[in-house]
Order: sequence, then C-alpha cells, then structure tokens
Amino acid sequence: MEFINQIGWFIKLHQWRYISIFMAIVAASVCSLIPPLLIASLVDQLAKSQSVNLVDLWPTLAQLVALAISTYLLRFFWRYYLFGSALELERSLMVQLYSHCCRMPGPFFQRHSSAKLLNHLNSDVNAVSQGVGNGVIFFVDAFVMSSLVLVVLATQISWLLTLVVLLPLPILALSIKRYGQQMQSRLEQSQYQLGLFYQQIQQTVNGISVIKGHACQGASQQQFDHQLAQLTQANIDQARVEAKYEPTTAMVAAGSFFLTLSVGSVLVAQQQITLGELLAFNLYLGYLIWPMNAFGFLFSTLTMASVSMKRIDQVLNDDQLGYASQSPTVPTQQTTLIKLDVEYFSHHNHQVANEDSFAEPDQAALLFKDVHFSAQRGQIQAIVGPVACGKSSLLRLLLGSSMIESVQRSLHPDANIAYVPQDCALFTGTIRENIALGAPDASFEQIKNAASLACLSKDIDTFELGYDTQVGEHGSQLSGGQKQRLAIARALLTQADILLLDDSLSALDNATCSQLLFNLKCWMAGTKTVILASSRFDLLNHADKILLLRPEHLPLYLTHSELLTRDNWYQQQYQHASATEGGIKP
Ligand SMILES: Nc1ncnc2c1ncn2[C@@H]1O[C@H](COP(=O)(O)OP(=O)(O)OP(=O)(O)O)[C@@H](O)[C@H]1O
Repeated sequence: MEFINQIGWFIKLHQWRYISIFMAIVAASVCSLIPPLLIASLVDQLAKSQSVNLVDLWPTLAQLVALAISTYLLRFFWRYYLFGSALELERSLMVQLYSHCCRMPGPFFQRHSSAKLLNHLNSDVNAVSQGVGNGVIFFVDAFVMSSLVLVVLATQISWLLTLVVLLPLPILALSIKRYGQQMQSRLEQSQYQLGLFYQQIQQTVNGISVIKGHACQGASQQQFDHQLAQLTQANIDQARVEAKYEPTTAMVAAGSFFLTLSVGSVLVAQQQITLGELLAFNLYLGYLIWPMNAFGFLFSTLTMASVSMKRIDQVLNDDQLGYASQSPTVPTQQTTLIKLDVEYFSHHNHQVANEDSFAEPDQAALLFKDVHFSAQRGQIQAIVGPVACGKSSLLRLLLGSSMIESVQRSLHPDANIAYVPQDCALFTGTIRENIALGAPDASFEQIKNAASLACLSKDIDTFELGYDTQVGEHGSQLSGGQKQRLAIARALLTQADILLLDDSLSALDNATCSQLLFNLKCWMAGTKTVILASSRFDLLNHADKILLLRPEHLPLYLTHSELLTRDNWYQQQYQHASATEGGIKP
C-alpha cells in the first residue's frame, strides 16, 4: 500500500492506460475461466447421451478456439502496455535523479557518494520498475483472478466446497503479517550493503595507482572480502525470510486441494454435485494455485519496490536549501558580470545550514570573512593565497554551488559561467567528445579552435588518432598538463561570459602558460571575464585585480602593484616565484 502512495503521481499521470490494462487483465482472466465450465457441460452431456456425435461437439470447440484467441490478444495488449509503462517510470526516475544531482552543491555529494548514486540509478530504479510491472500482474492474479475463480466456484458449482477452499487462507494472512516487517528491514540492509560494496570497488579502481604504489593490494583485498562478506550475509538473511514465506503459500494451496478433494468426493457420493462439476472444480483449483503463490511474489516485489522508492526519495528530497528551484541570476549593473559579498564563510556553517537552520559563525572553523569581490567584462582576476586558504571554496561560491545566508551573490542576468575544477573532471571517451561536452552542437572546426586556444592542438596532432584518441578513465591516458588544457578547451568552447579556473595552469611550463594567457585575453575580446584561483605567484602580474586570502588576516583585494607595496608576504612569494620559475612575461 505504501508503494502505491509513493508512485501515485505516476499512476495518476497514466490513469487511463492503467484502467485499460486492468480491464484487459480482468477480461483475459474471465476468458480463461470459461473453458472448464464448457468442458464440464460437455462431459455431463456425453455421460448422459452415451454416444458421441461430433456435430454436437463443434459449437463447444469453436467457443474454446475463440476464447483462446481472445485470451492471447488481451494478454499481448496488457503485457505490452504494462511493461512499457514500467520502462517509462524507470526512465523518468533516472532523469529525475540525474538532473537533481546536476543541480546539487558539493556537500550533497559528501552525503551521497557516486557509487551509492549509481546503485540508486541501477538496482533501486529497477526494483521500482518491477513493482509497477510484475507487481501489477501479481496483484491482479492474487486478488482479481482468485476472486473470479471463487465467484465461479460458489455460483456455478458449490458454495459449500468454495467455503472449504477458503479455510486455510487465514494462515496466509498471518504469515504475510509476520514476515512483512522482517522482509522490509532485511531488504533495506541488503541495499545499504550493496551501496557500500559499489563504493569500495569505485574507490579501489580510482586509487589503483596509489594502492599499487604503496604495495597495499593485500589490505585492499581484505577490505573487499570483508565488504563482500557483509553483502552476502545481508542477501542470505533476505533469502532466509523469502525461503520461510514462499513454502507457506504452497502449503496453503496444498491444504485447500486436500480439503476440497475429500469433501468433494463425499458430495459426489451424496449426489449433491455431478462428476463433471467435481472435475471442473478441480480444474479451477489448479487456477487458484498460481494466485496463491502470487500473494507471495506480490508481497516481496512490493516490499522491495517500496524500500527502493524510499531510498530514491531520500536523494530527491535532499534539497533543504532549495537548489533545485533556485534561480541562478540576480540583475546587476551592465558591466559587472559577477559580484560576491561574503560576511563570513566556513564549511562547518555550510554543513549545519544544510541540516536545519543557519548557524552563527564558528570562529575556529572560519575560512574567510569580509570578502567583497566583483568582476567586470574584459578583466582577468586572481584569487591567491597559501594552500588550503579557501581559494577553491571561494570559486565554488562564485559558481553558485554553495548557498549560505552570510553570502550574497549576484550574476548578470545574461551571463553564464564555465568552470574548470582542480581535478579537470574528464570523462571516458575521445578528446573530441570531452571538448564538446558543454557544446554538443559545436562543429569540428570550433572544437579545433578551442583546442588551439588552450594550446592543446600540437599535443593532439602527435596522437595517432588525433581528436578521436580515447582519454581513458578520468583522462588516465593524458599527462597532467594535457588534462588541464583539455578541460580549459572544453570551457572555452562554451563561450561562457565568466570562466572560472581552479588552479588550472599549475602543471604547465612557463612558455605554454604565457601563450595560454595571451590566448585567453584574445578569447575574452573585452566582453568576458576570467577568474583564476592559483598558487602560482608568477602569473599574477597578468591579473587586473587580485584577491589575497590568508588565514587569520583580512582579505586584501588590490592590484598586483598595490599588493607588492602593501603586503610583505605577497612581495616575498612573488619574488621567490619569479626567481625560481623565471617569471611569466606580461
Ligand atoms: N566540502 C568541504 N567540506 C568541508 N571542508 C572543506 C570542503 N572543501 C574544502 N574544505 C576545507 O576547506 C579548506 C579550504 O579548502 P580549499 O580547497 O577551498 O582551499 P584551497 O585554497 O583551494 O587549497 P589548495 O591551494 O590546496 O587547492 C581546507 O581546509 C579544506 O579541508
């Protein structure tokens, strides 16, 4: 019942389809119930007449053939539309989950790892689809078919024998109640363990080079074995409940058979029913075996679907700050593309805010405060500071992936943002596909132009398959600098007004870096802005304005030359970088 509430929106959306499916199943069941009655009357007719006249048999045979054809057509119709709807629900849930994930900020992915999300997209979505596919069949067979059979038995053959059939049914009801809760908790446990198991595999695959480098394959194997043992145990616990429940339904069916055969023989002997009627009764009892088993399947399919739908809903409802409906733009002055005012920011406050309410600033965990940042068209701006001072966090605030009360962000209504994360975020596929990710309609010429602006085209020309070279998982076939430039090319192709680069030039040599900065200025054409988080101080003379973040210091937001005169620490870092790197010429 809980499952029906959970997917009520889908059934409502396709209510006419479900009503037609339901009627077709009922009609098919009725068609399949008539033959035993025809056979019973034929047997009694033959028994009375003592001779077989084939002409008398034809009408009954013709009716049987017509019923068989109708049953076939009706079954085809409802199966086609029922499983079609289940696949549609599957697709709809996948789209909802995927687009929800795409809108969510970083902390969401700390609560839901990618492996667990894949588990939701795969086995949970599949269990829900089974619920609206096979679940409907089991429901109709369990309730509709058994009710129809009982009505025919009671009205056409013997109400007394029909009551006898029903005697063992309370055992079925009691066992459903007893095993129901056990089944639910076992299913939840096994899905939870499956999520952890996927997570374990994903972490191992992603970190395989580190595992080999530290020669800790043994420990990794042990962890895997442990996780697998937990998963197997959870599945065995679930199978144990199923194994206890399913024979109960078979025993109830066998009990009904035994009782009706015993009582039926007495009724024939007392001439209360004919031999043909007892034969028909037995044929109908055969029809009841499957519906009784269907109770068992219905129960486990719906429990599984309900547990999975609950897990999917937990992900879809994890949006307490309203990112899913957030409007990304707030109008501001024409030339200012983006503006950010941060009263205070700490990840701790952010996480608390996600749970229930906005918390007061926690001084110990404070990352930065009093930041007033704004970028105009045609500017390159930089965010610098020592490691872990919060450069990436600030870029993510500019991106809008974190929303806190102490942070005000406004974006030009027509502006859009391209973001190059520190890890480049490359996808398995070719170089061409990775560059075109943000602009799938881009022509090959445009893709080549973006690669050229990102100083990547010469590297690509050296590859045997050129733009069709596979980058491998997370770009494993490319060097660090190639990955960074590929990610930049992808961002440039989107022609976004604001380009956010998170330490995206760290793996480049000075000559390439210099060329790339020159190309970026051409690409900006006085109308776009580039905001660069960097720990390379030798790049900073290219920036129009620099935000300097330092722990326990108020942020400074000045030009390069102003910072050189006003801040000793900045001056030292710049001189050191220029001396060791040789500096990048403006
Ligand atoms: N999602 C998060 N949740 C909690 N803490 C975080 C999160 N992201 C970053 N931090 C913490 O915030 C601090 C600043 O991290 P951030 O990545 O913003 O610094 P950064 O200046 O970009 O560092 P780096 O120069 O090493 O790239 C770090 O101490 C980090 O551990």
